[in-house]
Amino acid sequence: MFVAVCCGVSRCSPMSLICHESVRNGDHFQRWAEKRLRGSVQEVSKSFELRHSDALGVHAVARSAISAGDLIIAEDALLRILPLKDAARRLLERFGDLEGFLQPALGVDWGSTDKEVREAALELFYAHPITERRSQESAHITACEELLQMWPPLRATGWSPAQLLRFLHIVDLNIHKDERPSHAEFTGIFVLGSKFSHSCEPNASWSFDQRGRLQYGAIRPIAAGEVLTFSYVGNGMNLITSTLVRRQRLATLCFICRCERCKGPDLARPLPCPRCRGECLPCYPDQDESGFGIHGSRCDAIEDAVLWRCTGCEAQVPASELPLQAEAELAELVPQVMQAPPDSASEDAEKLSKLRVKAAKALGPGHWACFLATFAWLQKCLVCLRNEPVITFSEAELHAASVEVARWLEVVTPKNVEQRLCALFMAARLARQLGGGVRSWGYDPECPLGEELQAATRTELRGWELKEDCVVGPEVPQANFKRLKSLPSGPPFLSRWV
Ligand SMILES: C[S@@+](CC[C@H](N)C(=O)[O-])C[C@H]1O[C@@H](n2cnc3c(N)ncnc32)[C@H](O)[C@@H]1O
Repeated sequence: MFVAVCCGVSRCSPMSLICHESVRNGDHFQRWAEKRLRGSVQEVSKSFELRHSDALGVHAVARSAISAGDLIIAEDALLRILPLKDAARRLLERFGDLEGFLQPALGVDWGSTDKEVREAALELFYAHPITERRSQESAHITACEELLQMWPPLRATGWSPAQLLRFLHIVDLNIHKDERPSHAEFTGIFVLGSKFSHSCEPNASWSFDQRGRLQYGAIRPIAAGEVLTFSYVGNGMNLITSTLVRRQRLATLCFICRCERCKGPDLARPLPCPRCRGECLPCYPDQDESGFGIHGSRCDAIEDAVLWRCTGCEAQVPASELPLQAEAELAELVPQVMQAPPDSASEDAEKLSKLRVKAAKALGPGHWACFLATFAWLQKCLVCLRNEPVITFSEAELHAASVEVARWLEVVTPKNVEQRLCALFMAARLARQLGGGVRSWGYDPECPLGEELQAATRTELRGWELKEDCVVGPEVPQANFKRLKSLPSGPPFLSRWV
């Protein structure tokens, strides 16, 4: 029976349909898949399996091809981590900075968990090896001892302080949490959902359904054998940044990303070559996680390139000869202005217009900060077009900027579907305001975004439609728009700059 499902693609563990034989405790995963997955495990395992590799640990892989928009898995939580009631919150106040880290210890309704669930919580999830360095964690162990003494339901688990600490580290790295208050009760840890890896060009994304079940869907076509991924740092413009900035963000989660985009050249960060008119790209040092401490700022442990290489004259250029100070300033300023609420759109469009010029001059038009300034400028202009009787920019400028954005995304991050769709939708809205159809705003609706767009409309961007030469979306009432921090009727990820 096992062979019938898996034949020709990979070898299952004898005890487990859902796991490749490389996974050590396949039977254990199988048991929880049977308990928590929606649908039969046999059905799910036609397109989904867990494997183990040295580079990624246990990770989810597509066993067969998956179409964009398809549901990959739907899973109930192993255990939920609920918002704290007042008594628990007061109790945690005494722990100062540790409060947030300790919160899950009191957020679980321990009385409703059995021994099997608690064992699975400690055994089936990833905890970074550095969290085993107990000597660095005496304050944490003491806090766990105190919590176990003070909170009888927690004490009833029978866990030692070290086991509780391991659980807290596990939650830290594996939690699925949707920041919307209406979804606060859905927060939890999920056995199979926790095995999706991170990628800076992900092929899947997750959401909770109305009952709080975790569901992963494909956001682009996925080939058999591909690692299943989502973005651990949100799907907004975080993924547009340089490899360095992404590494710094991911360092808070204790790992250095080894996705295909991070292994390749950092195309989002070209800087002008001081020797010729070409562009230099950074040569990052090979780095692993050994420099990370358990707590504190791990971002500081991330090393920037000392040498850069020009793609034109091939010179090796020391970092000291490049405009890194200007880069740091723009990398901070542009997202700040982009994030400002829409009621200052007109002033912000002015600011961004200046920042675009500054970034193009100091860093060159290919740098992500320059791209983002252009993208954000288009957003603000769209808001102005909708709301203001007089505008200070020309239609030709908007067209040119939209085409720039489309080309940049196509060349630098062709697989970042959500970001490309986001830009495409902005073009569609501009086209609706000013005419011309998306083609004249930089997008050919048939190729290659057409397919992605259709997939996205099937999943989270419901209501959008691809017409012959334009994209049309649902109108959002003006009242909603005033409450939104970002663009009206945009996909939700637009407002998530973390
Ligand atoms: C939530 S866990 C994923 C499951 C985990 N691989 C396991 O063995 O159970 C996150 C961890 O997986 C690894 N990981 C995920 N995505 C990665 C990536 N793109 N590059 C390197 N390691 C990754 C890192 O060790 C990270 O801390």
